[in-house]
Amino acid sequence: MKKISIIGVPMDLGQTRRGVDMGPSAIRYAGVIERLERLHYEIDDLGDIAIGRAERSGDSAVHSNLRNLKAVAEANEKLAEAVDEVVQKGDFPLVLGGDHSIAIGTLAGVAKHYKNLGVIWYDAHGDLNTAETSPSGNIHGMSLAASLGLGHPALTNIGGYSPKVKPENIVLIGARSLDEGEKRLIKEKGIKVYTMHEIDRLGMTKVMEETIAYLKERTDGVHLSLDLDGLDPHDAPGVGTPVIGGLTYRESHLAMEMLAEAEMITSAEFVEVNPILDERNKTASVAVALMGSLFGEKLV
Ligand SMILES: NC(=[NH2+])NCCC[C@H](N)C(=O)O
Ligand SMILES: [Mn+2]
Ligand SMILES: [Mn+2]
Repeated sequence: MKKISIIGVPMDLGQTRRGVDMGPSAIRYAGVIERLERLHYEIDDLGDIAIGRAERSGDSAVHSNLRNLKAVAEANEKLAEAVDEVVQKGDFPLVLGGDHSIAIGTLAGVAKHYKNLGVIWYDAHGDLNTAETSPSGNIHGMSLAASLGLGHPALTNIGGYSPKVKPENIVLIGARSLDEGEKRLIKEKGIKVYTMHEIDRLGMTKVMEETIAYLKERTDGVHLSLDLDGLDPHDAPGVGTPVIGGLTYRESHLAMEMLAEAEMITSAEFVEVNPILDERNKTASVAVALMGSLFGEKLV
């Protein structure tokens, strides 16, 4: 059985709410290692990536609508190297966030090992903004765009190559808060999206069956990027940008179980867990429970 290498990324510079840098600790405290060991995986906890300091206000990056660009880019370079090494060894990289800007580094480390990496972006948001379209200047809302090669070169060129993923190899699940520029990009690039509307109409079973079939025929590996705000804030309150009307705990477990059954996920990250905004570490615990299902836990 494959070894799972855990990498923590205590990143909070891709957005402005304090506390999401404690996500990796909260997830470890919620028992991620024990949970996966029970499934007979060997776990290698590689610790946390060092994150630099935030820029002082007045910095030019703030005015270019890319908050903390330098520190975010540097941390992602380090993360990309760490993830690259894990994949090279033949182990499974499991990245714990931290805000969603870290997907840039994770994908940079993973994608070079595949011709056609698939990406499942489980999220209330598209994270498809660039500095030009971003309403906030927060890089956690730009990570998927950067991985498509769109945006500032300091972000698109992490790992020394671009793009990391092709638009037709991406599936968005759970979207319900998309900015105008993101909607335009989705149409222009033909990115597959299951918004909450489609999930309500089809049901999660059908959505996952379609997603799995779609990615199976065109990809040679699939990265799961799971933003806890994809879930409804009732089930995952500890996130910085909650959006009501989200995926339930049950739907999310079903999705993870179907991915486990399909044996198609080759790397994963769980991001945006913010213990300061959480209720008794509920969101971190939900993340760990979902990881259990993703790695093959069964009820009976
Ligand atoms: N990873 C996230 N939680 N992203 C939220 C992004 C929110 C908004 N679309 C923005 O670009 O600012
Ligand atoms: Mn989100
Ligand atoms: Mn996100």
